[in-house]
Amino acid sequence: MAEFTRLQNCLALIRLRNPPVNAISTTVARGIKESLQKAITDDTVKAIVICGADGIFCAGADIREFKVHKTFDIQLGDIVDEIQRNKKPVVAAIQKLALGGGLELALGCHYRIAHAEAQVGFPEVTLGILPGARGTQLLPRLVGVPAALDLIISGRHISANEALKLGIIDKIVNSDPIEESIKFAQRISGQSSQELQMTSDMVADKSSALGPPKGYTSKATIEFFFYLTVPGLCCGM
Ligand SMILES: CCC/C=C/C(=O)SCCNC(=O)CCNC(=O)[C@H](O)C(C)(C)COP(=O)([O-])OP(=O)([O-])OC[C@H]1O[C@@H](n2cnc3c(N)ncnc32)[C@H](O)[C@@H]1OP(=O)([O-])[O-]
Repeated sequence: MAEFTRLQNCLALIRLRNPPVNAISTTVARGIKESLQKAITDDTVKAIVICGADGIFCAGADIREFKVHKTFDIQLGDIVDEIQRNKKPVVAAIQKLALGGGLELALGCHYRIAHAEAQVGFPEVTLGILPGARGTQLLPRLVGVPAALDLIISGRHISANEALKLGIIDKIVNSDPIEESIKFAQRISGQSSQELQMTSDMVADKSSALGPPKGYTSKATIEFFFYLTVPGLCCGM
């Protein structure tokens, strides 16, 4: 599930809870969606923080459901779109791990604050799939195409430090990233809507060189990854 808490100072906290690694199950996805709706429609909420329970952000889709259905029937991309459409700033507080769909959820947020020992990555390739919830669009916007390709096709986890250098994470902290994210959200929620608009315009300008911000993985990209990841098919290249 995802717990919604209305904090003091005009903030809302959405906490993913699905032991042991807060994986995104159908129930968790529904909880995030409903919590976001509550936060967005409440005029007294000025900023939102998303975090995980028990010291871990999220290890991606719940592979227990994948084993049963052989596919992920979770519309996480719609949730990411909703966060991006929303004018209220959303901060991801990354403790320990943000993998797969968990990283896509964090990339959808406007800011990411991680613990120094956290790790992030896209392990989808190890399950024979690609990030399908906007990760293939959002990651290259932040780190450029070569670095994004490397992370997506290797499936490797990287440290918070490397993620900070690449631009995936905005800030790393040695203290509790949830507390830090709440403080940060409080600070930016005090900014005028004009200042926030200027910041989001600057982000949009920076990423516009990579084309339109939304969309699904193109057929060409899928074919490209397919050739790169299926042994034997690369021979003719
Ligand atoms: C939504 C849109 C589409 C998105 C797709 C994706 O995200 S694809 C990417 C999907 N994500 C992945 O492919 C990540 C795969 N997972 C990993 O790489 C590692 O397990 C780890 C790095 C998360 C933790 O390593 P570690 O050495 O610290 O610990 P450990 O390995 O011993 O695991 C501890 C416990 O956690 C359990 N559990 C773990 N992950 C999941 C999960 N996703 N789900 C459910 N459960 C999960 C694991 O079964 C075990 O349970 P047990 O036996 O105690 O009842």
